[in-house]
Amino acid sequence: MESNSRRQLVAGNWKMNGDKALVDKVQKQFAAATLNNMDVVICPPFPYLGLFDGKVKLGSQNISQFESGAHTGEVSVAMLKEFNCQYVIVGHSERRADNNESSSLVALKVEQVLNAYLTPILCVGEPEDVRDDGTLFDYIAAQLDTVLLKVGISQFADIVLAYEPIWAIGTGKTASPAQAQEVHAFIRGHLAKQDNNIAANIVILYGGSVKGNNAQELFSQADVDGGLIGGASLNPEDFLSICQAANQ
Ligand SMILES: O=C[C@H](O)COP(=O)(O)O
Repeated sequence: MESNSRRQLVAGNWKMNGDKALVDKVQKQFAAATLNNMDVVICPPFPYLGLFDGKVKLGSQNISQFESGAHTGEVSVAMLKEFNCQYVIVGHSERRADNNESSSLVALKVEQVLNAYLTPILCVGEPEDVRDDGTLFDYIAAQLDTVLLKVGISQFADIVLAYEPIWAIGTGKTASPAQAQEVHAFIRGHLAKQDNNIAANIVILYGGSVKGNNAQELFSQADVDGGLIGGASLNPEDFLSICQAANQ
């Protein structure tokens, strides 16, 4: 694999959790922290985006596939930009499940985010039965290929990927560092079939029960470039210790 300039990134996905008090706590915590070797992104629910004061990078948890118009309840990329959002989580397994988001819809959303020059955090990952029946790599490849077909490999230079095995999300059942590394290496190899340089430089996060006590081992794997953190991002002390693990 080619040399790379990847920088570790940790994104906290609050999901439908948190409140104004958590916004204040997180801002205080990160204003006082020195994290020079990595990037931190907080992805709170939409209503809280406007409460952040610019000390941490912001991401949203979803976006409309449409640019604007009569789409009740949707939020556009242009609106996110007004709130200094730089990242957008797309294709999280909870949205794929709760809202029937297909890979084709996910691809449209990725395109929308890229067109606005924001960074999609594109999530892929398998349910437990897929891992058990041995079709894990086909499953992940298919999720990637739908987006590749829509936007093309060159656009992957501006995408962050997140591998989130569904069986590890919110379950306390983390993928082992070796399991995470195996899939991350597969993803990088899959992209390398189309472009070596983009594959070597794309940031691939791991998500699924990352905590302060397992982050360092996961993040030290060769193809793991940080994490997408759910539950632990709701506790500023735990989240900071995960970020410190990425900062090393
Ligand atoms: O987006 C974050 C992931 O779904 C991981 O969630 P978790 O850290 O609560 O397992």
